[in-house]
Amino acid sequence: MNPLAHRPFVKMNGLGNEILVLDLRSDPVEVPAAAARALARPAILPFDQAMVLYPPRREGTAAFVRILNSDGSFSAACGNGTRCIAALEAEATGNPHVVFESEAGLLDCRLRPDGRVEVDMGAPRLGWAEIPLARDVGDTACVVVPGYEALGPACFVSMGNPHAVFFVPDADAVDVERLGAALERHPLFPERANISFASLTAPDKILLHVWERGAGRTRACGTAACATGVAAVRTGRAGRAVTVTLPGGDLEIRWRAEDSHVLMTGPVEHEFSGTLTPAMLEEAA
Ligand SMILES: N[C@H](CCC[C@H](N)C(=O)O)C(=O)O
Repeated sequence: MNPLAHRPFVKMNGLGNEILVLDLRSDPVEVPAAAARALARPAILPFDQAMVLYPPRREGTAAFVRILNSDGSFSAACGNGTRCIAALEAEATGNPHVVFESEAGLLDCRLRPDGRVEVDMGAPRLGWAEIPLARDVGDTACVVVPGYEALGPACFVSMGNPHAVFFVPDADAVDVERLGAALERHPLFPERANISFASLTAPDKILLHVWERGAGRTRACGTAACATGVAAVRTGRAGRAVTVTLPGGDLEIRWRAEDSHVLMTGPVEHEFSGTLTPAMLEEAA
């Protein structure tokens, strides 16, 4: 029998970014890519990312978190998903402060009295090999992507996962599906990339549309909002505190100067809970 069968799950979202939570801390098992793909099917339990909780590896952390996209690929970071699991843990323990660990590092979270969650997403990585890119492009803040000169230069940022941010006159007018899908797999990105199209609507407000690596077009992407906030500072377009408006709603982003950490604050929504069944886990026929 599938080791994930009969496990409980929680379905949540962060500004419409569809999140599936699997708490495997009491009886950890690997989640194969095929299982993630099977569950993510529209008729089964559609999600953009699955947040899988494993027993903590470090003192003071509540869990080690692995993140799978709906295509079964792994990501080291997921901002909206981190807010979701932080809210769950705070509600379960009564402690509004919780720290998780992922491959990207520590995630210090706080459930605020207004119901929103603030996450310290850590420091962005800005070097070409850290993004990662296929070659040294010089300043990663301003790079024309071969074949996409008409978009103007991109700014590359990693929040533990790769992001390419294009500032455009009107992000609402961009063909996100066509350009995002092509750019996600551009040869410049050896691990693929999340593709963002951003427009300044005020000195401290940014409109953002995202095509996500391994998930496609989503209604919100927390790490993309963080990357866009960092990119706006690096390219001299905005200060260190901005409101990022995504199709699903607003995230507050602050790139703290003292330690270069990026703080992301936003809401979460608890939708429903259930139990995985063998039928849900069967690979697509
Ligand atoms: N939606 C997530 C991002 C998941 C990252 C994933 N698309 C990847 O990097 O492979 C967020 O809120 O940050």
